[in-house]
Amino acid sequence: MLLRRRLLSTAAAAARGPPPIRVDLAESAGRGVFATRPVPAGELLHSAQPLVCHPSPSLLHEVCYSCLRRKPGEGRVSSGGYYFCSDACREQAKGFHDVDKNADWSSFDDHCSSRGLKYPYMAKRLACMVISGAANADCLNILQPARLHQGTLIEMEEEFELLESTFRKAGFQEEVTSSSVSCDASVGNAVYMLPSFYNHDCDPNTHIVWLENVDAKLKALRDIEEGEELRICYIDTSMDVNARQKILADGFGFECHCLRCLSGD
Ligand SMILES: C[S@@+](CC[C@H](N)C(=O)[O-])C[C@H]1O[C@@H](n2cnc3c(N)ncnc32)[C@H](O)[C@@H]1O
Repeated sequence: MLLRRRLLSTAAAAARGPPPIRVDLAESAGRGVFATRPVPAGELLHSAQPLVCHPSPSLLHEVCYSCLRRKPGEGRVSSGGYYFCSDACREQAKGFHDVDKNADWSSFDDHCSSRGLKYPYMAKRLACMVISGAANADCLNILQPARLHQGTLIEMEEEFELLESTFRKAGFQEEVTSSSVSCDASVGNAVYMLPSFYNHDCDPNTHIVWLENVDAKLKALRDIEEGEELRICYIDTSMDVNARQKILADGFGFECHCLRCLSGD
């Protein structure tokens, strides 16, 4: 059933042709994503599956360990207490779930929950995937920080040491490197490849939606012209200009010069 649905959606995507986007250099923001034809408001530009994801720690029993789909009314619970929405998701996660289950995460969990941290869980998931052989060690490079606030870097170092010591105590010898970068979702966190090329704008023309599970859908928020850069908003758009600038500088390492910020809105 799952395979049939996947084949049908692949066939539908092939019939639609390639997504109407290209990655190119953006003016003073590194690389960015641009429309290759006019895109009407509401059009689905493309979907993206994550490289790594993790449920919010408080929702581990409510959200699929593999694909972050919410548990409908009654769900199946694995022996470790985690929820899997299907046998396919359970099978897919088997190797790294076994690694995860074999370590004592209490210090790591206490540290993250006392500080409200979610992102270290993705470093943990990726490390479990590398140890189990589900991912190549090179993948850890995707979690390298860009230009982050010094305080954030020091905190990340601390969490990384905690991650390493947890694996060491569990008898895993593998070396892992540090974390960060992701997009927020109410049920968990994930890192994507293509969506990570989208630059930020406080008045974006594109947004990311999650409908059933962790698969991200990039949609046009308004009519977009051919050649126009597609930009999403990394943060809560309802904040005032000073709060937005502070979060973007501290958390993402850049000063926003979008039209909305320049107008002082
Ligand atoms: C998710 S990545 C976007 C892709 C990135 N431009 C690249 O070349 O890989 C986020 C980074 O892009 C840059 N960026 C995104 N939006 C920006 C903006 N509005 N102004 C300046 N830099 C921006 C910042 O360096 C930010 O940390």
